[in-house]
Amino acid sequence: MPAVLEISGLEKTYRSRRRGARKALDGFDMVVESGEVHGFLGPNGSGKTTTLRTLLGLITPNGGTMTLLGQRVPAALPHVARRVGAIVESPQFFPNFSARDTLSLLADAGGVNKQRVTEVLEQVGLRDRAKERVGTYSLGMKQRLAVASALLKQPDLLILDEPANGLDPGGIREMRTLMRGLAASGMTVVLSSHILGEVQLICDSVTIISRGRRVAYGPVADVLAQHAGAGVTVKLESADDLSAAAEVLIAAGARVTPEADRLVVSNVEKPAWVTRTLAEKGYFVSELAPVKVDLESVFLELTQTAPVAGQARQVDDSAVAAPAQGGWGV
Ligand SMILES: Nc1ncnc2c1ncn2[C@@H]1O[C@H](COP(=O)(O)OP(=O)(O)OP(=O)(O)O)[C@@H](O)[C@H]1O
Repeated sequence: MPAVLEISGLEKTYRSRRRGARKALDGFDMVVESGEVHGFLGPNGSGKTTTLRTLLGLITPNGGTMTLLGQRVPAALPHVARRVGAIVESPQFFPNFSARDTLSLLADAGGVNKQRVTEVLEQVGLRDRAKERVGTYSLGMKQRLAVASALLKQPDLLILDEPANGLDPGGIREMRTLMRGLAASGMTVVLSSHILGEVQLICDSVTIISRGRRVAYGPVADVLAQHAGAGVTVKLESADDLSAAAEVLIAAGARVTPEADRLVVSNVEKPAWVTRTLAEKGYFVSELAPVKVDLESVFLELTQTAPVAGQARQVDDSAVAAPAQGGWGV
């Protein structure tokens, strides 16, 4: 079966007379298989929205190829659009309309059976508030309405940019149940999110983008497994020595993220190297442990966006990696 979504070598450069050229996508690749919930992750400004907008024909790329549901886009968009539900920008709703009126209007416009309105209101948990004005809705309720609007036509592929934005913990959990339920019914779901713990719980597979390039992809378990053992946490006999020890390790070629009472050290071949390198400079390790790997630590590591004490990271300060081969960027 062909992939539901396939992007190869996508290029996009924004040009403006005032700011010049800015490369948003730099040979980006992405594959989403049928029936998956797929997480699309990347730091601010890494190219997620540009990718999704390009896929939906809202932006013209400078190069690369894209297919949706096995057909080349943008050429085949008129044929596949009916089978793709997407919320890529915060949708604007008429504030004086109720959710039910809003969805009825959209159902009429899209030639969708009115019965679907009741079904999707139930699905996203808005049934009991469906007659109230959208203008009185909370952010999370508007988000649910947006998802309902994308579900109206029972798409095969649902693309959501930050669906959990503005949702409370209960709402996030409900959204998770909804996504899993949709996937179980055969729908493929692609969601971009910054809530990495949530992505780890909800998604079967992920693509991580950094500065317009794919830096990791694959089943979540594989991405985590490939990253296990990539780093160690280091405590010293004297916590006062942490910043000096960090400088020693950085100078020796390690990547170091200081935390309150420890250093997180990566880019080292063996943990013993850390102990030896520090001891040679008179710093003694009191505790050395493998980094507990979760999607957040993988993301921070790969995109190099972990906070550094005393520095305000700028939005374009993320990793530049070569295009990924066999699951990982080099
Ligand atoms: N219309 C535009 N004109 C010029 N540059 C743009 C335009 N839209 C996006 N960019 C730039 O392209 C890069 C990628 O932006 P994009 O919105 O795709 O990132 P993103 O990953 O969706 O970020 P976020 O997580 O903050 O939403 C950024 O540097 C951004 O400033």
